Amino acid sequence: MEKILEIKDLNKSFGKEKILHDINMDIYPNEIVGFIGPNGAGKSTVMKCILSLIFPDSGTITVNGFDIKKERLKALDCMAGVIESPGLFLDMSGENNIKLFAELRGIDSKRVKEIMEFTELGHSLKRKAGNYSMGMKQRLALGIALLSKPKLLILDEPTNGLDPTAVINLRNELLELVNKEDISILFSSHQLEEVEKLSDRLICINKGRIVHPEINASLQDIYIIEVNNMELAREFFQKNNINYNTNDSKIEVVIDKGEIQNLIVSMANEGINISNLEKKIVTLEELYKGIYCEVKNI
Ligand SMILES: Nc1ncnc2c1ncn2[C@@H]1O[C@H](COP(=O)(O)OP(=O)(O)OP(=O)(O)O)[C@@H](O)[C@H]1O
Repeated sequence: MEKILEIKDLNKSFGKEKILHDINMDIYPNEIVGFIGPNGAGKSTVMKCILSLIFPDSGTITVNGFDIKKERLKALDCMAGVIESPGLFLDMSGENNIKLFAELRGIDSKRVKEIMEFTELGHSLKRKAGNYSMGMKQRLALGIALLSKPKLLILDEPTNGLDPTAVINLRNELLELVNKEDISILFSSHQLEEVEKLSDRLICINKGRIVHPEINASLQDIYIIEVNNMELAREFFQKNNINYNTNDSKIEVVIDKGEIQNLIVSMANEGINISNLEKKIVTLEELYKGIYCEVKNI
């Protein structure tokens, strides 16, 4: 399948400290991917490497088929990002910020008008960007990032400092963008509720390494099962390589979505009767705790 972003074996050190260890990740067309991990895990460093703001020590990054080292300008043409605080000219009006970036990137006036409308800043576009609220600056920066119709949008903590209404608006805009502008988005956030609402998929990082959750919430379900014969059930799960955990008389099993009927029938064929069956709702917070186990003690 076509990939919008492909990172292979990316390594990065700052001085003697190794920050990123063999990072591999892919992003596909029209995906919104949430990038999560504790403070200092390496999210911004990965994003800066993708955007060519810093250079990796080894590994490759390909954007829309272009290697960022070998075909740098073509790769840069396909992506845009807002990293940390929006990089705006604060003494200039919002409108002039948009026009300046458009001129630097050779963007036509039709797109400039589209982006001015996209920001929904209205008359405020005439005001100095330095006097904008955090949410207004974010909208302006996002608009500027979109000027060149990127295939890949990189957003580092885009909801940081936004009030709940601005967060909801931004979420709706990003969801709309994916369809309207045929874009893929990689965004980092510590607001798990937001990540849950916005992402199609998650990539998790810890101490500079990509980590994989025990369950892939988009492909698998957890069921809690009570059975008449625990020993037989254990044997059955082991024999069939099914991921399970027992707790008193209950068993937690991780199975692929849509497989529960088959499981019930197979267990019945082995003489194991299920007296109670419950689907466990796994929240992102629970997944996060499972991955970054240090937080369990907080
Ligand atoms: N320019 C730099 N020089 C030295 N160390 C750096 C530099 N930039 C980042 N680091 C270190 O790299 C590690 C990863 O930082 P990074 O900003 O990528 O983490 P993060 O996951 O984005 O964290 P947060 O969620 O707190 O923003 C941290 O230990 C940080 O101190």
